[in-house]
This record gives sequence, structure tokens and C-alpha cells, in this order.
Amino acid sequence: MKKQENITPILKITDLKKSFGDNHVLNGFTMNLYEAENLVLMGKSGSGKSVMIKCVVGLMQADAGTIEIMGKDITTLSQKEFNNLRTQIGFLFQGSALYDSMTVRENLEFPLRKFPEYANKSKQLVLEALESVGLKNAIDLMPEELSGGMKRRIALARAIILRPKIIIYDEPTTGLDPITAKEIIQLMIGIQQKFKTSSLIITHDMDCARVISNRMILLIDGINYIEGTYKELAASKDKKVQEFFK
Ligand SMILES: Nc1ncnc2c1ncn2[C@@H]1O[C@H](COP(=O)(O)OP(=O)(O)OP(=O)(O)O)[C@@H](O)[C@H]1O
Repeated sequence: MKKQENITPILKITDLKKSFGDNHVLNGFTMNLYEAENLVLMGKSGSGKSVMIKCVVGLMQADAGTIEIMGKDITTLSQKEFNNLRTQIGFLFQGSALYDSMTVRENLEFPLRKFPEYANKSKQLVLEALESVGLKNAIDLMPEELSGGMKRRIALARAIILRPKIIIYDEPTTGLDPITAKEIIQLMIGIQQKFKTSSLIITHDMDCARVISNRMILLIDGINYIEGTYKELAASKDKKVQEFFK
């Protein structure tokens, strides 16, 4: 992989700290996400991955440290500026999180509602997003009529509908059978290539990490304990690192 040191990261987290009483979850976590890369973040259950993401999207305030999205320190932004910046981030949540009472079309239109500028284009954006995940024909179906893999695809279509620069995937393959999981991984790779998005992928799925990652970070003891390619990390002699590759 090419050297990234001289390129400005699209997401830059520096020395992030967050504690809940005596529970020191993030102890100076630092990471950079670069343009058009697939970065996998791994950490044991309870290691602070969700806390970190919540800080990035403004759902939680860090105790210390900085978060820069596309060169802007989020703590210095007004709510309006921050909301605008957040449209540059798409999410694929654990378990797809579709609204059960809405059709696929309505689920996809939902993130567009807040933006009057998309009112005229919404039909086209919905169709393009569905086409990107190969499910144009599912537009009028209800979520209950979709398989788990289809739901995940629709959730992915919703994540990319505003053409975000960054996509955060939270456990994208959890709950899927191995074949469907592979299909979703291939789709994620395809989307990254088509839209040149930068992806931060939180996963416990080693197969997913091996196939998709350009780079990996292990969140251990509240810090970026080690980062490198899958191969580099898999070859580590460090016991804490080896535990992930057993
Ligand atoms: N709002 C909160 N109040 C108190 N403690 C919290 C809060 N949110 C998270 N924590 C604690 O922070 C720690 C990290 O939780 P977090 O949800 O970030 O883990 P995670 O790495 O995402 O785990 P998993 O892989 O299971 O999703 C846990 O000890 C959790 O109990």
C-alpha cells in the first residue's frame, strides 16, 4: 500500500479520551482514515468502539482529544455546520435498522427529508442507490418481505444515498450466513471503488477483515494498540494481537 504520511486524512482522531467514572474506556485513542481506503477497526466487546463512533458523530462528548472530519475540528463547528458535515458520513448499523412500517422506497427517502435541495431528485437518488446494491426491483417491498441479506443491501443503499465521503460500517456481516456475508463484503468493495468512499469498518469477522481491509487497527486498552495490514498484524508476536487471529 502507498505511503500515506503526506496526505491529509479525511477523518483524524487525536488523543481521544473518554471515561465513565472509573471506567476509562478511551485513553488517548488516535487514528487516521485516508481517502478511498478501507480501514478495519477491531476490538474486543466493550473495548470502546461504539463510544469512539458516538464521539465522531456527536452523540457523545469526549473528555479530551480532537476529531477532525475533512479538515474541520468538530468541536469548533456550530450545530448547523456539524449537521452539514454529518451528511458526508453514511452509516450501516448493526442489524440493518430499517423502519418496519415503511416500504424500501420510504426507508431510502427518509434521510433525504431533512434536505429540501434533494426534493426534486429524491426519486432518482433512490433508484440509483438501489441499483448500486442490485435491488431496484425491491423498491415497493416492505422490510418483512426481505431476506437478511437483502435488508443489509437496502441499509447499504440508504447509507450511500447522500453520496457520503465516509461510510462507517458497524458489524456489516453479523447475523448473515457465510455466503451472504461474502456477497455483502463484495458489495462494500464495489461501492468503495465506484464512489471512492473511505470506509471505517468495525467488525469481529476476521474473514471480512482479511478480504476488505487495506489497513487494520486494534483498539486495545483504550488506545490504537497496533496498526498495519492484515498480513502484518497476523504475523505479530504480541500475545494481545495474536488473540485476534486465533
Ligand atoms: N453511556 C454510557 N454510560 C456508561 N458507560 C458506558 C456508556 N456507553 C458505553 N459505556 C461503557 O463503555 C465501554 C465500551 O463500550 P462500547 O459499547 O463502546 O464497546 P464496544 O467495543 O462497542 O463493544 P461491542 O463490540 O460489544 O459492541 C463499556 O464498558 C460500556 O459499559
